[in-house]
Amino acid sequence: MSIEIAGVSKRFGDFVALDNVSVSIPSGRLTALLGPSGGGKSTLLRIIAGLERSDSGRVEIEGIDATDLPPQKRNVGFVFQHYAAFKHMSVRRNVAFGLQIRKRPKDEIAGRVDELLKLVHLEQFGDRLPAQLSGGQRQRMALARALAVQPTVLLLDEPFGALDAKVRKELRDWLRRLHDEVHVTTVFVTHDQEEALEVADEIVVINEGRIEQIGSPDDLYDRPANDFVMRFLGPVTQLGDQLVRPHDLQISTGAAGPDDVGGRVTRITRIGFEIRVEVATAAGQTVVVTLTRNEFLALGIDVDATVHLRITPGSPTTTAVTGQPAGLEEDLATTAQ
Ligand SMILES: Nc1ncnc2c1ncn2[C@@H]1O[C@H](COP(=O)(O)OP(=O)(O)OP(=O)(O)O)[C@@H](O)[C@H]1O
Repeated sequence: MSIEIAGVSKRFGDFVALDNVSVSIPSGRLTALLGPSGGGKSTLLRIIAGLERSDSGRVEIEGIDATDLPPQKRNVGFVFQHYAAFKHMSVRRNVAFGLQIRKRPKDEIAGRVDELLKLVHLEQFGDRLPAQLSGGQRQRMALARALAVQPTVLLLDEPFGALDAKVRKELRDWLRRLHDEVHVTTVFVTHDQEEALEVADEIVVINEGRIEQIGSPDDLYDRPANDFVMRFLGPVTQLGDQLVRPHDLQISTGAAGPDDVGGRVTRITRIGFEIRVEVATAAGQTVVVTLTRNEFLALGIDVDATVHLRITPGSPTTTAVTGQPAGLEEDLATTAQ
Protein backbone atom coordinates (compact mmCIF):
# COMPACT_ATOMS: atom_id res chain seq x y z
CA MET A 1 0.00 0.00 0.00
CA SER A 2 1.26 3.44 -0.85
CA ILE A 3 -0.79 5.61 1.50
CA GLU A 4 -2.21 4.34 4.77
CA ILE A 5 -4.66 6.59 6.54
CA ALA A 6 -5.61 5.29 9.97
CA GLY A 7 -8.28 6.77 12.22
CA VAL A 8 -7.97 10.32 10.90
CA SER A 9 -10.36 12.89 12.39
CA LYS A 10 -10.52 16.61 11.75
CA ARG A 11 -12.73 19.31 13.22
CA PHE A 12 -13.10 22.94 12.26
CA GLY A 13 -14.55 24.44 15.45
CA ASP A 14 -17.60 22.31 16.24
CA PHE A 15 -17.85 21.03 12.71
CA VAL A 16 -16.62 17.48 12.12
CA ALA A 17 -15.04 17.48 8.65
CA LEU A 18 -13.54 13.96 8.97
CA ASP A 19 -14.74 11.37 11.43
CA ASN A 20 -12.30 8.54 12.12
CA VAL A 21 -11.41 7.86 8.49
CA SER A 22 -9.25 4.85 7.62
CA VAL A 23 -8.30 3.96 4.08
CA SER A 24 -5.45 2.24 2.25
CA ILE A 25 -4.55 3.71 -1.12
CA PRO A 26 -2.74 1.24 -3.37
CA SER A 27 0.60 2.00 -5.09
CA GLY A 28 0.67 2.89 -8.75
CA ARG A 29 -3.10 3.22 -9.07
CA LEU A 30 -5.43 6.08 -9.82
CA THR A 31 -7.75 6.53 -6.83
CA ALA A 32 -10.71 8.94 -6.77
CA LEU A 33 -12.06 10.56 -3.63
CA LEU A 34 -15.69 10.99 -4.64
CA GLY A 35 -18.54 12.63 -2.80
CA PRO A 36 -20.83 15.62 -2.51
CA SER A 37 -19.60 19.12 -1.81
CA GLY A 38 -18.56 19.64 1.80
CA GLY A 39 -18.18 15.90 2.46
CA GLY A 40 -14.51 16.14 3.44
CA LYS A 41 -12.66 15.06 0.25
CA SER A 42 -10.39 18.10 0.02
CA THR A 43 -9.69 18.03 3.74
CA LEU A 44 -8.51 14.43 3.43
CA LEU A 45 -6.35 15.27 0.41
CA ARG A 46 -4.84 18.26 2.23
CA ILE A 47 -4.06 16.05 5.23
CA ILE A 48 -2.27 13.58 2.93
CA ALA A 49 -0.36 16.52 1.41
CA GLY A 50 0.55 17.90 4.83
CA LEU A 51 -1.22 21.20 4.14
CA GLU A 52 -3.61 20.49 6.99
CA ARG A 53 -2.98 18.66 10.26
CA SER A 54 -5.39 16.01 11.48
CA ASP A 55 -6.59 16.17 15.10
CA SER A 56 -5.96 12.46 15.52
CA GLY A 57 -4.89 9.46 13.47
CA ARG A 58 -1.90 8.63 11.30
CA VAL A 59 -0.82 9.11 7.70
CA GLU A 60 1.83 6.83 6.25
CA ILE A 61 3.29 7.36 2.77
CA GLU A 62 5.31 4.54 1.24
CA GLY A 63 5.90 2.98 4.64
CA ILE A 64 7.07 6.23 6.28
CA ASP A 65 5.06 7.87 9.05
CA ALA A 66 4.26 11.25 7.51
CA THR A 67 1.81 12.45 10.19
CA ASP A 68 4.21 15.12 11.47
CA LEU A 69 6.18 15.78 8.29
CA PRO A 70 5.87 19.16 6.54
CA PRO A 71 4.57 19.07 2.93
CA GLN A 72 8.03 19.52 1.36
CA LYS A 73 9.34 16.41 3.14
CA ARG A 74 6.55 14.13 1.89
CA ASN A 75 7.61 13.91 -1.74
CA VAL A 76 4.11 14.60 -3.01
CA GLY A 77 3.12 16.65 -6.01
CA PHE A 78 -0.17 18.54 -6.13
CA VAL A 79 -2.39 20.28 -8.60
CA PHE A 80 -5.41 22.35 -7.61
CA GLN A 81 -8.45 23.53 -9.51
CA HIS A 82 -7.05 27.03 -9.83
CA TYR A 83 -3.42 26.48 -10.42
CA ALA A 84 -1.13 29.32 -9.42
CA ALA A 85 1.57 29.47 -12.10
CA PHE A 86 4.43 31.95 -12.05
CA LYS A 87 2.89 34.44 -14.46
CA HIS A 88 6.12 36.09 -15.59
CA MET A 89 7.90 32.78 -16.30
CA SER A 90 7.63 30.75 -19.48
CA VAL A 91 5.98 27.34 -19.44
CA ARG A 92 9.46 25.76 -19.55
CA ARG A 93 10.65 27.70 -16.53
CA ASN A 94 7.47 26.94 -14.63
CA VAL A 95 7.97 23.23 -15.24
CA ALA A 96 11.68 23.47 -14.38
CA PHE A 97 11.10 25.38 -11.15
CA GLY A 98 11.06 22.45 -8.73
CA LEU A 99 14.23 21.02 -10.26
CA GLN A 100 16.02 24.38 -10.14
CA ILE A 101 15.35 24.86 -6.43
CA ARG A 102 16.69 21.35 -5.94
CA LYS A 103 19.83 22.57 -7.75
CA ARG A 104 19.84 19.84 -10.39
CA PRO A 105 22.45 20.23 -13.17
CA LYS A 106 21.34 22.45 -16.09
CA ASP A 107 21.44 19.78 -18.81
CA GLU A 108 19.54 17.30 -16.63
CA ILE A 109 16.83 19.94 -16.08
CA ALA A 110 16.61 20.73 -19.81
CA GLY A 111 16.29 17.04 -20.69
CA ARG A 112 13.67 16.38 -18.05
CA VAL A 113 11.61 19.44 -19.04
CA ASP A 114 11.64 18.35 -22.70
CA GLU A 115 10.47 14.91 -21.65
CA LEU A 116 7.67 16.32 -19.47
CA LEU A 117 6.44 18.82 -22.06
CA LYS A 118 6.22 15.96 -24.52
CA LEU A 119 4.34 13.83 -22.00
CA VAL A 120 1.69 16.52 -21.49
CA HIS A 121 1.64 17.44 -25.21
CA LEU A 122 2.90 20.97 -24.74
CA GLU A 123 6.21 20.68 -26.57
CA GLN A 124 5.36 23.58 -28.91
CA PHE A 125 4.32 25.84 -26.05
CA GLY A 126 7.46 25.85 -23.92
CA ASP A 127 8.29 29.50 -24.61
CA ARG A 128 4.82 30.89 -24.00
CA LEU A 129 3.69 32.54 -20.80
CA PRO A 130 0.94 30.80 -18.78
CA ALA A 131 -1.54 33.55 -19.77
CA GLN A 132 -1.04 32.54 -23.40
CA LEU A 133 -2.32 29.01 -22.75
CA SER A 134 -5.91 27.74 -22.64
CA GLY A 135 -7.34 26.54 -19.31
CA GLY A 136 -6.82 22.91 -20.27
CA GLN A 137 -3.23 23.55 -21.38
CA ARG A 138 -2.52 25.35 -18.11
CA GLN A 139 -3.72 22.37 -16.09
CA ARG A 140 -1.48 20.10 -18.19
CA MET A 141 1.43 22.42 -17.44
CA ALA A 142 0.52 22.16 -13.75
CA LEU A 143 0.67 18.38 -14.00
CA ALA A 144 4.06 18.53 -15.72
CA ARG A 145 5.34 20.80 -12.97
CA ALA A 146 4.03 18.49 -10.25
CA LEU A 147 5.60 15.46 -11.96
CA ALA A 148 8.97 17.17 -12.53
CA VAL A 149 10.37 16.30 -9.12
CA GLN A 150 9.30 12.65 -9.45
CA PRO A 151 6.90 12.58 -6.53
CA THR A 152 5.95 9.24 -5.02
CA VAL A 153 2.36 10.47 -4.84
CA LEU A 154 0.45 12.88 -7.06
CA LEU A 155 -2.52 14.65 -5.45
CA LEU A 156 -5.09 16.38 -7.64
CA ASP A 157 -7.92 18.48 -6.18
CA GLU A 158 -10.65 18.84 -8.81
CA PRO A 159 -7.92 19.56 -11.36
CA PHE A 160 -10.37 20.00 -14.22
CA GLY A 161 -13.19 21.51 -12.17
CA ALA A 162 -12.96 25.01 -13.59
CA LEU A 163 -12.97 23.93 -17.23
CA ASP A 164 -15.91 23.51 -19.58
CA ALA A 165 -17.52 20.10 -20.05
CA LYS A 166 -15.84 19.24 -23.36
CA VAL A 167 -12.30 20.11 -22.21
CA ARG A 168 -12.93 18.28 -18.93
CA LYS A 169 -13.85 15.16 -20.83
CA GLU A 170 -10.73 15.41 -23.02
CA LEU A 171 -8.46 15.92 -20.03
CA ARG A 172 -10.07 13.03 -18.20
CA ASP A 173 -9.18 10.66 -21.06
CA TRP A 174 -5.76 12.21 -21.24
CA LEU A 175 -5.16 11.78 -17.47
CA ARG A 176 -6.05 8.10 -17.75
CA ARG A 177 -3.58 7.63 -20.62
CA LEU A 178 -0.90 9.66 -18.84
CA HIS A 179 -1.33 7.51 -15.76
CA ASP A 180 -1.02 4.35 -17.82
CA GLU A 181 2.37 5.68 -19.01
CA VAL A 182 3.70 7.05 -15.73
CA HIS A 183 2.05 4.83 -13.07
CA VAL A 184 2.66 7.28 -10.25
CA THR A 185 0.29 6.70 -7.33
CA THR A 186 -2.39 9.32 -7.92
CA VAL A 187 -5.26 10.49 -5.71
CA PHE A 188 -7.77 12.88 -7.19
CA VAL A 189 -10.77 14.62 -5.70
CA THR A 190 -13.97 14.88 -7.69
CA HIS A 191 -17.68 15.38 -7.01
CA ASP A 192 -18.48 14.08 -10.50
CA GLN A 193 -19.44 10.41 -10.37
CA GLU A 194 -19.03 10.00 -14.11
CA GLU A 195 -15.46 11.30 -13.92
CA ALA A 196 -14.63 8.88 -11.10
CA LEU A 197 -16.28 5.89 -12.78
CA GLU A 198 -14.50 6.58 -16.06
CA VAL A 199 -11.01 7.37 -14.86
CA ALA A 200 -10.32 5.71 -11.52
CA ASP A 201 -9.05 2.23 -10.70
CA GLU A 202 -10.39 2.59 -7.19
CA ILE A 203 -13.02 4.93 -5.74
CA VAL A 204 -13.40 6.05 -2.12
CA VAL A 205 -16.89 7.48 -1.56
CA ILE A 206 -16.86 10.13 1.17
CA ASN A 207 -19.91 11.79 2.65
CA GLU A 208 -20.30 13.88 5.81
CA GLY A 209 -16.77 13.10 6.90
CA ARG A 210 -17.15 9.34 6.66
CA ILE A 211 -16.33 6.69 4.11
CA GLU A 212 -19.44 5.15 2.58
CA GLN A 213 -17.71 2.61 0.35
CA ILE A 214 -14.33 1.76 -1.18
CA GLY A 215 -14.12 -0.27 -4.36
CA SER A 216 -13.53 -0.46 -8.08
CA PRO A 217 -15.98 1.36 -10.37
CA ASP A 218 -17.66 -2.01 -11.04
CA ASP A 219 -17.95 -2.80 -7.32
CA LEU A 220 -19.63 0.51 -6.65
CA TYR A 221 -21.95 0.38 -9.61
CA ASP A 222 -22.91 -3.28 -9.36
CA ARG A 223 -22.77 -3.68 -5.59
CA PRO A 224 -23.51 -0.31 -3.97
CA ALA A 225 -23.05 -0.68 -0.21
CA ASN A 226 -26.02 1.48 0.68
CA ASP A 227 -28.69 3.89 -0.33
CA PHE A 228 -26.30 6.83 -0.43
CA VAL A 229 -23.84 5.21 -2.85
CA MET A 230 -26.67 3.97 -5.05
CA ARG A 231 -28.15 7.47 -5.32
CA PHE A 232 -24.83 9.18 -5.76
CA LEU A 233 -23.75 7.11 -8.74
CA GLY A 234 -26.64 8.07 -10.98
CA PRO A 235 -30.40 8.29 -11.39
CA VAL A 236 -32.51 5.99 -9.24
CA THR A 237 -36.21 5.35 -8.82
CA GLN A 238 -38.13 3.56 -6.10
CA LEU A 239 -40.36 0.50 -6.47
CA GLY A 240 -41.88 -0.55 -3.15
CA ASP A 241 -39.05 -0.11 -0.68
CA GLN A 242 -36.33 -0.89 -3.24
CA LEU A 243 -34.14 1.70 -4.92
CA VAL A 244 -33.29 0.66 -8.43
CA ARG A 245 -31.90 2.24 -11.57
CA PRO A 246 -34.60 3.17 -14.09
CA HIS A 247 -32.99 1.02 -16.82
CA ASP A 248 -33.05 -2.03 -14.53
CA LEU A 249 -36.85 -2.10 -14.52
CA GLN A 250 -38.92 -4.05 -17.01
CA ILE A 251 -42.41 -3.21 -18.21
CA SER A 252 -44.84 -5.83 -19.48
CA THR A 253 -48.39 -5.72 -20.68
CA GLY A 254 -49.21 -9.44 -20.53
CA ALA A 255 -50.19 -11.56 -17.52
CA ALA A 256 -48.69 -10.41 -14.23
CA GLY A 257 -45.94 -12.50 -12.58
CA PRO A 258 -46.21 -13.21 -8.83
CA ASP A 259 -43.88 -10.34 -7.80
CA ASP A 260 -44.97 -7.85 -10.43
CA VAL A 261 -46.33 -4.47 -9.43
CA GLY A 262 -49.26 -3.16 -11.43
CA GLY A 263 -49.67 0.43 -12.53
CA ARG A 264 -50.80 2.89 -15.15
CA VAL A 265 -48.59 4.83 -17.55
CA THR A 266 -48.88 8.53 -16.78
CA ARG A 267 -46.21 10.07 -18.96
CA ILE A 268 -43.90 9.16 -21.83
CA THR A 269 -40.90 11.34 -22.69
CA ARG A 270 -38.21 10.82 -25.26
CA ILE A 271 -34.71 11.78 -24.09
CA GLY A 272 -32.19 11.29 -26.88
CA PHE A 273 -31.96 7.56 -27.56
CA GLU A 274 -33.96 6.63 -24.46
CA ILE A 275 -37.65 6.65 -23.71
CA ARG A 276 -38.64 7.51 -20.19
CA VAL A 277 -41.91 6.05 -18.98
CA GLU A 278 -43.56 7.12 -15.74
CA VAL A 279 -45.87 4.62 -14.13
CA ALA A 280 -48.22 5.33 -11.22
CA THR A 281 -48.60 2.24 -9.03
CA ALA A 282 -51.67 1.31 -6.96
CA ALA A 283 -49.62 2.14 -3.85
CA GLY A 284 -49.31 5.73 -5.07
CA GLN A 285 -45.68 5.68 -6.19
CA THR A 286 -44.52 7.24 -9.43
CA VAL A 287 -41.89 4.89 -10.82
CA VAL A 288 -39.59 5.91 -13.66
CA VAL A 289 -38.48 3.34 -16.22
CA THR A 290 -36.07 4.03 -19.06
CA LEU A 291 -36.30 1.90 -22.18
CA THR A 292 -34.43 1.87 -25.45
CA ARG A 293 -36.47 3.03 -28.42
CA ASN A 294 -36.76 -0.55 -29.70
CA GLU A 295 -37.94 -1.89 -26.35
CA PHE A 296 -40.52 0.86 -26.22
CA LEU A 297 -41.79 0.22 -29.75
CA ALA A 298 -42.01 -3.54 -29.09
CA LEU A 299 -44.22 -2.88 -26.05
CA GLY A 300 -46.65 -0.70 -28.01
CA ILE A 301 -47.81 1.24 -24.93
CA ASP A 302 -49.29 4.70 -24.64
CA VAL A 303 -50.31 6.98 -21.80
CA ASP A 304 -53.04 5.34 -19.66
CA ALA A 305 -51.95 1.79 -20.57
CA THR A 306 -52.17 -0.75 -17.75
CA VAL A 307 -48.74 -2.33 -17.22
CA HIS A 308 -46.73 -4.47 -14.81
CA LEU A 309 -43.31 -3.60 -13.45
CA ARG A 310 -40.54 -5.85 -12.25
CA ILE A 311 -36.88 -5.45 -11.43
CA THR A 312 -34.59 -7.22 -13.92
CA PRO A 313 -33.24 -10.20 -11.93
CA GLY A 314 -29.68 -9.66 -10.69
CA SER A 315 -29.85 -5.85 -10.89
CA PRO A 316 -28.32 -3.84 -8.07
CA THR A 317 -30.88 -2.57 -5.59
CA THR A 318 -30.72 -1.10 -2.12
CA THR A 319 -33.41 -0.66 0.46
CA ALA A 320 -34.56 2.94 0.53
CA VAL A 321 -34.18 4.82 3.78
CA THR A 322 -37.78 5.57 4.78
CA GLY A 323 -38.91 9.16 4.58
CA GLN A 324 -36.65 9.88 1.61
CA PRO A 325 -38.52 8.98 -1.54
CA ALA A 326 -36.24 8.85 -4.55
CA GLY A 327 -37.13 11.42 -7.15
CA LEU A 328 -35.33 11.09 -10.45
CA GLU A 329 -35.30 14.82 -11.10
CA GLU A 330 -33.91 15.48 -7.69
CA ASP A 331 -31.14 12.96 -8.24
CA LEU A 332 -30.29 14.26 -11.66
CA ALA A 333 -30.10 17.72 -10.16
CA THR A 334 -27.72 16.65 -7.41
CA THR A 335 -25.45 14.69 -9.69
CA ALA A 336 -25.30 17.54 -12.19
CA GLN A 337 -24.08 20.07 -9.60
N1 LIG B 1 -10.23 25.88 7.10
C1 LIG B 1 -11.50 25.59 7.35
N2 LIG B 1 -12.18 26.20 8.32
C2 LIG B 1 -13.46 25.88 8.60
N3 LIG B 1 -14.18 24.96 7.94
C3 LIG B 1 -13.57 24.31 6.95
C4 LIG B 1 -12.20 24.59 6.59
N4 LIG B 1 -11.87 23.77 5.57
C5 LIG B 1 -12.96 23.02 5.29
N5 LIG B 1 -13.98 23.34 6.13
C6 LIG B 1 -15.31 22.71 6.14
O1 LIG B 1 -15.16 21.31 6.18
C7 LIG B 1 -16.12 20.68 5.33
C8 LIG B 1 -15.43 19.75 4.38
O2 LIG B 1 -14.73 20.52 3.43
P1 LIG B 1 -13.96 19.89 2.22
O3 LIG B 1 -13.38 21.01 1.41
O4 LIG B 1 -13.06 18.84 2.71
O5 LIG B 1 -15.14 19.21 1.42
P2 LIG B 1 -15.14 18.62 -0.02
O6 LIG B 1 -15.78 17.29 0.09
O7 LIG B 1 -13.80 18.67 -0.63
O8 LIG B 1 -16.11 19.60 -0.76
P3 LIG B 1 -15.85 20.53 -2.04
O9 LIG B 1 -15.94 19.64 -3.20
O10 LIG B 1 -16.98 21.52 -1.94
O11 LIG B 1 -14.50 21.17 -1.82
C9 LIG B 1 -16.91 21.79 4.66
O12 LIG B 1 -18.15 21.93 5.33
C10 LIG B 1 -16.06 23.02 4.86
O13 LIG B 1 -16.85 24.18 4.98
